[in-house]
Amino acid sequence: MAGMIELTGLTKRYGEKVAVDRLTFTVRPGIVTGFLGPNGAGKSTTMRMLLGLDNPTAGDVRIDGKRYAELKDPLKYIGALLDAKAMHGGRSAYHHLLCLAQSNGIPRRRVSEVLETVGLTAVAKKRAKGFSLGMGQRLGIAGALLGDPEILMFDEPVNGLDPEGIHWIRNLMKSLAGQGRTVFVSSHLMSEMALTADHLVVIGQGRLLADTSMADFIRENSRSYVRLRSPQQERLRDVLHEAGITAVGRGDGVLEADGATSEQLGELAARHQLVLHELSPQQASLEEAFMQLTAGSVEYHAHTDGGVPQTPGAGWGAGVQQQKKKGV
Ligand SMILES: Nc1ncnc2c1ncn2[C@@H]1O[C@H](COP(=O)(O)OP(=O)(O)OP(=O)(O)O)[C@@H](O)[C@H]1O
Repeated sequence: MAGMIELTGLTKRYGEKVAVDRLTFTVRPGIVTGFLGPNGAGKSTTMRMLLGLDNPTAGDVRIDGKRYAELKDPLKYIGALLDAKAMHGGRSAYHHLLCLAQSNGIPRRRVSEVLETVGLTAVAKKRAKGFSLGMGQRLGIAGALLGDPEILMFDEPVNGLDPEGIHWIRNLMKSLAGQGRTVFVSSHLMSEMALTADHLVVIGQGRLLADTSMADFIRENSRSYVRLRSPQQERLRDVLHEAGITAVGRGDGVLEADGATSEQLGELAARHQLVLHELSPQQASLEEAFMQLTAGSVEYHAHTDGGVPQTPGAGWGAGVQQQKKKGV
């Protein structure tokens, strides 16, 4: 299958530091795969090894069965945004892309096409040096798209962008995946991944912690409940209680009920002629799921070293690991 990225036991050590620790997973075409982990988890190092910018200490990463160095015209296989500032600022956006196209056997017409795609046509002749962070990101993405590759890889693409820019990047990633391409995107923001990714690879301290669909991840890690809002909150709570349903008050007439569907709750309220202003099933966000996992890590650490996590990253990773043992 075209557009596959396969990591097998991928490992990177810097002296004593193990930045990437025996990572084995596959990134598939047609979906957005989120690569999630806290700062310092090893995401950038993994992506650099994928592009042949760093050599693995052990293990292997292959693109359609080949190492990056073995790819003929690599920009036609894989386009990447690693560091948006890594360009010659004195050149215009057009010239920057033209140089990239000419040195990679890509036709000149692609330059105008990708400038159009990323919305930079109007500033194409301006020097990249004067670009805002958002424009720089767009130019970096234009470079990634230049070779019309099957695989797109973005390292923290929404960092520092305004809401309009974030929205644009999210839609772009989804539409690229919708075209059947492989989209591999890193983030340390769980909430961001929840909105964008179909599949999730989670790492912490260089190790694989989860490799799962987003829907399964949320289902297995988050609480679902039903939110009810009623001007008769006290009576509603009593009725739920009598039916053996736990409901917690959240103020403003809101109750959160566990262990019953919104259909069951709606029918129960109707039987007791209770007015409902809201009846909505809720699923905790990915962010909440991760907060739960982080909370679990404190307990986990108490078993091993008797203390709380030294860093958010350490706790976060350990928490997910603990969940993983339960079968994430
Ligand atoms: N060239 C290097 N020399 C020594 N240590 C390094 C080097 N590059 C990365 N590291 C270390 O490897 C670990 C993983 O770093 P990496 O940048 O890959 O993480 P990351 O998940 O991308 O984090 P961030 O979200 O902060 O970019 C970190 O502890 C980092 O300090």
